[in-house]
Amino acid sequence: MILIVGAKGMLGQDLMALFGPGARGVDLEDIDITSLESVQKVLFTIRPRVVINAAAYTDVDGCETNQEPAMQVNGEGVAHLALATSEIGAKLVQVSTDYVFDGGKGSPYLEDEPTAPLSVYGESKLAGEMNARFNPDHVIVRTQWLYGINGKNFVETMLRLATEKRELAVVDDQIGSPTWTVDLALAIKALVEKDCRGIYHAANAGFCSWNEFARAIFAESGLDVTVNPMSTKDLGRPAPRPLYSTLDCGKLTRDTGFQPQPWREALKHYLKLRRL
Ligand SMILES: NC(=O)C1=CN([C@@H]2O[C@H](COP(=O)(O)OP(=O)(O)OC[C@H]3O[C@@H](n4cnc5c(N)ncnc54)[C@H](OP(=O)(O)O)[C@@H]3O)[C@@H](O)[C@H]2O)C=CC1
Ligand SMILES: Cc1cn([C@H]2C[C@H](O)[C@@H](COP(=O)(O)OP(=O)(O)O[C@H]3O[C@@H](C)C(=O)[C@@H](O)[C@H]3O)O2)c(=O)[nH]c1=O
Repeated sequence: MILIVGAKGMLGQDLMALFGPGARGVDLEDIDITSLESVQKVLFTIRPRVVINAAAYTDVDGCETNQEPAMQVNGEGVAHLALATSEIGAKLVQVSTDYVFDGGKGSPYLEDEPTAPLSVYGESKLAGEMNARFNPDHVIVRTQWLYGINGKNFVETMLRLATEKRELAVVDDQIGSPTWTVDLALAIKALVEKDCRGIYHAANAGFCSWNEFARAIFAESGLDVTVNPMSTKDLGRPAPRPLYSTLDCGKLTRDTGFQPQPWREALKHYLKLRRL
């Protein structure tokens, strides 16, 4: 049995759909990962062979003002899952983020390169990575710029804004790889099936800026919206973001044979599915 924690989240729901009857899902109403007692109670009862943690505090700007809850969920919560999974001999799959890097390298990051988070969210997720190691049988899957049918995300924000405005300003100095949660779920399944351990990067192939991504969303949707360039500095959001946080996913493909599709193909597929 595979247990998906955070099963009602954006990624969690796609993981549930992909794993099907082989998986059980729990979310906040069943488990609070900030409590070791709650985690042990659920894991000792279900006794899964693999736990995939898709639960997190994902409001990047909110983390800046809510440091304690962010650290409790993204950091300590993972320690509880790592301890409880090691106690029952289960594997822990921990989902992490490109925001553990500072984005200053200028070329795609490899798994073993030094981390240097800029934001509280990034720091809390890095603490989660460290804590996952309490269970030697762990996989850390770093991903980025997620969108999926069941959550708040950039694609849905852009499509909503397009119903209100004909012109938008979107940052053009942050570069990354927009990633469809379905492709990430497939990567995670491949890692579980091959019983991989350690850190892996998993994102759709290729890269762009948020500004280019917004243009692609409107072009592929046949919407006539002008997307003006803007700098991250001028946008002035509370949390600093890495400027170049593309992830090198070669290790994922070498070890599992799984190659995520190019980001624009994934976007087209997603937009087609959400129209159905
Ligand atoms: N979204 C993105 O762009 C990216 C996300 N990631 C990572 O991917 C993973 C999945 O992200 P995403 O699907 O966007 O997350 P969501 O925010 O959509 O879902 C997270 C889920 O976790 C639940 N949750 C929150 N706190 C707890 C808790 N204490 N105990 C149990 N469950 C809890 C939430 O419940 P509730 O909604 O009720 O609070 C929610 O259902 C996370 O690890 C995230 O850090 C990595 C890179 C990019
Ligand atoms: C809505 C909007 C956003 N933006 C910018 C702000 C931000 O830099 C970028 C994307 O906005 P978001 O709020 O979706 O971005 P953000 O919350 O930073 O997304 C991150 O989430 C966490 C959970 C991760 O782990 C990261 O990989 C990344 O996906 O676009 C504009 O420039 N104009 C706009 O109108």
